[in-house]
Amino acid sequence: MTKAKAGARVLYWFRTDLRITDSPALNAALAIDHTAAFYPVWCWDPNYVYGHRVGLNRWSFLLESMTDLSDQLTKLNKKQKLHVVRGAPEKVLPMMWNSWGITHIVWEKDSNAYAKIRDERIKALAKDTGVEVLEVHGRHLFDPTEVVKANHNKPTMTLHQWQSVTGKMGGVDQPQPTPISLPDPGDVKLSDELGEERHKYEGVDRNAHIRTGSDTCFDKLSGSKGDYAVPTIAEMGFGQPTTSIRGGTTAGHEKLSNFLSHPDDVATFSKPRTAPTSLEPSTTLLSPYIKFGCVGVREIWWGCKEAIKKWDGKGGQETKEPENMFGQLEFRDMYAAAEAAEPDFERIRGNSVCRYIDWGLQNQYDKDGQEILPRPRGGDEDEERLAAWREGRTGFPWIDACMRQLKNEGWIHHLARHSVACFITRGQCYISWERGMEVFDEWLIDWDPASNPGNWMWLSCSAFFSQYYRVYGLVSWPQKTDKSGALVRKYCPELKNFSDKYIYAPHLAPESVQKEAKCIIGKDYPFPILDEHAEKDRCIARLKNAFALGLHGDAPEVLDGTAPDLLRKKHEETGALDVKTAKEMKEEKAMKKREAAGDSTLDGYVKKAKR
Ligand SMILES: Cc1cc2nc3c(=O)[nH]c(=O)nc-3n(C[C@H](O)[C@H](O)[C@H](O)COP(=O)(O)OP(=O)(O)OC[C@H]3O[C@@H](n4cnc5c(N)ncnc54)[C@H](O)[C@@H]3O)c2cc1C
Repeated sequence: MTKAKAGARVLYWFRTDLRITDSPALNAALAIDHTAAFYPVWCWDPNYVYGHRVGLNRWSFLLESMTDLSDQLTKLNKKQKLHVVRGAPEKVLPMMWNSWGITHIVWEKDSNAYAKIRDERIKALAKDTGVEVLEVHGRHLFDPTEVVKANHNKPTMTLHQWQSVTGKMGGVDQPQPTPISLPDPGDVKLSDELGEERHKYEGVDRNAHIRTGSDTCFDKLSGSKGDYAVPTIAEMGFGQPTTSIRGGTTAGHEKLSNFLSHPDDVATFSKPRTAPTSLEPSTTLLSPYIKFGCVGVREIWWGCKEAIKKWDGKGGQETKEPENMFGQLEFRDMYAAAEAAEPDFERIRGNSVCRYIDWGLQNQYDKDGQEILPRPRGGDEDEERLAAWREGRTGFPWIDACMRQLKNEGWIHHLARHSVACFITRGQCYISWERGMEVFDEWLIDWDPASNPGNWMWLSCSAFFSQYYRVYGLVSWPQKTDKSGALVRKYCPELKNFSDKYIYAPHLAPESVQKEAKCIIGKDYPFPILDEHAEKDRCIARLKNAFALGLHGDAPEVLDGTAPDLLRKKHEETGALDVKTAKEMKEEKAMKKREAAGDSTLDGYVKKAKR
C-alpha cells in the first residue's frame, strides 16, 4: 500500500486489463491512502490504431469490452466511467497529470517487448514530474519477467522447464476481490495544447486496407462530444464486423461460469480430445477475454480448482497437465516467459530461439536491420500459395473452411490453427511462419504477442517442437473427428452437396458426381493448388537439412545473409529439392516402361499406329 501525504490523485491507466474483478493493479490503485480523485483512463493510441495490424472483429471486440468496462465503473460510482483520451500515451498522459494534479499513476505490468519500451518512457516522464508510478503484475499466472530471472535470464522453452522454475516461486495467487466502490473523479477538463502533435503517426498505416470511411477518431482529444466516450467503429472509418463473439467482461464471465458449472467437463478436460471440426467450440473460447483481460487468469485457475473439488468423480478420469485446463493456462505463461527474454521473438532474424529454415517469403531487412516495407514481391508460386491460403481457396476444403472461419469469426479451434499453420509452413507450402503469423495477427480476436509467434514457431518446428516428419493430413486429419465435414459445409457452401466420401477431397469426385453436386472443380471451387504428398516429402527433406545445419536467427550466417546459400548447397548435395513421392516414382517407372516399349514418343506412336 502506498501512503500519500494528503489528497492523492490517482490515474489508473487501463490497457489490456479491461476488468474490475481479479485485478491486482486496480486493487493496488484503490488501496492508495487518502485518495481525493480517481481517474480511470484509456489512451487511444495512434501507434496501436495505425501501427498494429488489427481486423474489424478485434476492433469491435475491443470497443465492446471498453464500453462494458465503462458501465461496470459507473455501477461502482455514478460519477465514474472509462475516460478515453485520444492520443499517444507519452503525449496525453503528461497532459492529464499536469492538468489534473495527478500524484500516482497505476497500471497492470506488461512484459511484452513493445509495451516494455513504451512503459519505460512513461516512467521516465513521470519521474521528471514527480508522479509516482505503480506497475503491478496480474496478466499471467506468474510474472514473466520474474520467471525469466529465475530461469537464469533464459526463455522458458518447454512446459516442463516453466513448471520447474515456477514450482520454486510459490503457488498461483488467489483471485483478487472485486472493488465495491470507486472514489469520484476530479475535474476532467483538458486543453488540447498539443493539437496534431498528440496523435502524430509517421509509420505505415497497417489498417488502411480495411478503412472504407473517413477516419475522425483523433479529431478531438476527448471525442466528438467532449465526453471522453469510447470511440465507435464508424469514427475509425471502419465497416461492420462479422463475428458473433461479443466483447466485454460480462460476456467473458458468462462463458467462464458456464464452463465451471459443469465440474465433469472441467475435471476431464483434455485438449487433444476436443474436436477442431465441431460447429460449436469444443474448448472454452475464453481466449479473446483473456487476451483483453476481461477475465482474470487467477479466477479461471482457482475456479477450475473449486469445480474439480465439487466433482463427483464420475464420467471419466481426471486429466492432468499438459492436456487439462491448468496445462492450457501454463502454455500461455510459458510463451510469455519465452517472449519476455527474446526481443526478436516475432521474427526470424536475430531471434535466438528460432531455428533458421530457408522458407519462402521471409521478412527482408536493410543494412541497419530495419524491415523493408512494403515487402518486395517473392517467388510467384509462393505469393500465389500464400494468397490462396489467406483467401480460403487452396482447393483443400479443410484448410479453406478453417481460413474462412478464422476471417469471419476471428477465432478457430487450436487444432484447426495447427492444421493451417502446418500446411502453409513445413507441411506443404514451405512459406515463412512470419507471413502466416501476420494473417493471424490481423484476424484473431485473441491475438497475443507471445502466444501467436510462439505457437507459429512450434507449428513450423522453428522452436519448442522438432518432429518435422509429423504432418497433418489434409483429408485424413479432419476425418478423425468428423467424417461428414460439417465445418466445410458451413464455410464452403459451394461444396455442401457432395457426399461424405468426397467432402474433404471433391477433386477426386467423378464428373457426374460434381455435376450432381452442382459444383464443378476448377470452376465453382478450385483444384488443389499443390500435390499434398509430394510437397510434404520435399518439405521434410529440406527441414532435415536445416536441422543438420543447426543455425538460429541470431547466427552470424543469418545476420550476414550467407545462411540461404549454405542451406541451398546442402539441398543440392542431398537432392532435397528433387525428392519424389512414392506416387511420382511409380509414375516415372511406368513412363520408363512405356518408353522402353516405344510408347511415349511421337516416333513410337507413329510406329505403333503403322503396325
Ligand atoms: C498457430 C497458432 C497461433 C496461435 N495464436 C494465439 C494467439 O495469438 N493468442 C492466443 O491466446 N492463443 C493462440 N494460440 C493458442 C490456442 O490456439 C488458443 O489459445 C486457443 O485455441 C483458444 O481457444 P480457447 O480459449 O477455447 O482455448 P482453451 O483450450 O479453452 O484454453 C484456455 C486458455 O488457455 C490458453 N491457451 C490454450 N492453449 C494455448 C496455447 N497453445 N498457447 C497459448 N495459450 C494457450 C488460452 O488463453 C486459452 O483461452 C495459437 C495457436 C496456434 C497453433
